[in-house]
Amino acid sequence: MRVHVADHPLITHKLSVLRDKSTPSPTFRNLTEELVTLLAYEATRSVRTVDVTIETPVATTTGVAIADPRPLVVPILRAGLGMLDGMVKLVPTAEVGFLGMVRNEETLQPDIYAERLPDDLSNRQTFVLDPMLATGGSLIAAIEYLFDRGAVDVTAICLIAAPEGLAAVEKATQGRDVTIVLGALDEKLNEVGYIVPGLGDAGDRLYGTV
Ligand SMILES: O=P(O)(O)OC[C@H]1O[C@H](OP(=O)(O)OP(=O)(O)O)[C@H](O)[C@@H]1O
Ligand SMILES: O=c1cc[nH]c(=O)[nH]1
Ligand SMILES: [Mg+2]
Repeated sequence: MRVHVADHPLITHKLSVLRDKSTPSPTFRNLTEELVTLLAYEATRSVRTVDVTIETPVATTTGVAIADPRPLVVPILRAGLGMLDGMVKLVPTAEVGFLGMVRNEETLQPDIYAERLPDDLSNRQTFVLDPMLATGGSLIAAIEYLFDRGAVDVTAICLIAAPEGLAAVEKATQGRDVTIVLGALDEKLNEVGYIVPGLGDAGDRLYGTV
């Protein structure tokens, strides 16, 4: 598993505002979108391309286009939906599929409650969007689901991860082509499975449900 933790003052600044409990939902949503766009730059580094011939006003030259089959972007509902616009701004030709997952806050086990993905993901590069990687249970379930459908690789973009969750994803995905791109790797999980210092419940903060 490859892990890339962003190291850029703009990303750290935007994350700091996001973490602040006084930041209201509209600002939280805008910052989430901006952060995804910045992280997507790194996450799409290995996106497959094909050479194309183009005519500039001056000469004929060779450029690149995103190859077929198009990449698949999968936001994990609900919180991952807040990352979708930022991602598709950068990769407008990507196809979008959805996975609805919720973590049982007592057992911390993930449950898949909705799915709308292409049946066959053979040969697809997939990008999973979820702001929080806490115990890792949700991301592991999402990654297994995508590989079971035939995906060739999975890149997850998360704003914040806990070291415990990152280690769990690494253990569960041995031998798979998995890349995790993070805005920050935090200190730990607390006794109720929240990331410390984290930002609280991303879904609640995005959608104002607290
Ligand atoms: O790593 P884990 O321990 O599995 O926790 C992370 C999951 O928890 C959050 O979703 P949540 O279950 O709160 O659903 P929501 O997006 O609807 O708020 C988050 O968006 C991840 O999907
Ligand atoms: O800290 C956490 C852990 C799980 N889900 C969140 O939204 N935040
Ligand atoms: Mg939540």
